[in-house]
Amino acid sequence: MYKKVLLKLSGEVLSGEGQKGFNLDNISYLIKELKQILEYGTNVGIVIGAGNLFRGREMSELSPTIADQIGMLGTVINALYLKDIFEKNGIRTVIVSQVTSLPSIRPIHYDDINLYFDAGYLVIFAGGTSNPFFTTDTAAALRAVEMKAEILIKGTKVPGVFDKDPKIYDDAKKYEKLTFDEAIEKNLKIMDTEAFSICKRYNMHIMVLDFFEKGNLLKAITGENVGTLVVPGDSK
Ligand SMILES: Nc1ncnc2c1ncn2[C@@H]1O[C@H](COP(=O)(O)OP(=O)(O)O)[C@@H](O)[C@H]1O
Ligand SMILES: O=c1ccn([C@@H]2O[C@H](COP(=O)(O)OP(=O)(O)O)[C@@H](O)[C@H]2O)c(=O)[nH]1
Repeated sequence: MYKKVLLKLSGEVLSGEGQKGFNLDNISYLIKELKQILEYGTNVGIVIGAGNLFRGREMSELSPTIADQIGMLGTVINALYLKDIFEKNGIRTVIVSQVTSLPSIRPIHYDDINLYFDAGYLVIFAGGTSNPFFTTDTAAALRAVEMKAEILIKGTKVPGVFDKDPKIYDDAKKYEKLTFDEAIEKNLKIMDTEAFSICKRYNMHIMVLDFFEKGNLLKAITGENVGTLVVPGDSK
């Protein structure tokens, strides 16, 4: 049973696959899945993406640095949206970020993160890494290490890590387990190399799972490998 986890959610978890904006059915599904693990007393940090609003790489008319800043602000919008909806559903939530000083957002202070968890809050880390040229996967790796999570869970729209993109190749094969070195060497694009190497350096295990499969999150928290585990050393 994991007691402290960092959950990385793609922005599309809020909109539905391939959609933009916010879909209330998706959000109420997210709340139900989250409540199941919060009931166990698990401390949850969330890094939210912004694929439902803006992805830097999709705005090719803009300079990458500007497009990425817009993308990072998208994660702040998602965090504010989630905080309010979570609280209306009884989930006490704090947003921390280094990229804005809005009234509902607190700066990241390491000393405070555990205080929030001890007081029963869910913590949303908004604003990515606060640097252009990165993604929220890399932010998730950093925040997982910073909050001393036991595992980084990446909730996405495919059921794990495959030998090639399963959305493109029908014959893609899923890994039950693989090492960070294998993921980096094989250039498996489910997460950035930067995210894998941070996790490798700090021994932060990753579980990649299909967030749209009901009950997966709870099973993951109880230690069941419902997707793919990415770990250091020998994957056998
Ligand atoms: N080797 C791979 N294994 C699994 N998924 C992969 C792989 N390579 C690319 N992908 C793609 O990565 C996507 C998951 O990444 P995610 O960060 O959740 O979404 P996005 O980057 O589209 O916002 C999946 O939709 C899948 O199509
Ligand atoms: O540290 C970061 C994190 C995110 N982004 C920008 O924010 C966008 C949204 O993040 P991401 O693509 O990771 O969202 P997801 O695909 O997970 O929804 C990215 O495309 C980047 O443009 C960035 O510049 N630096």
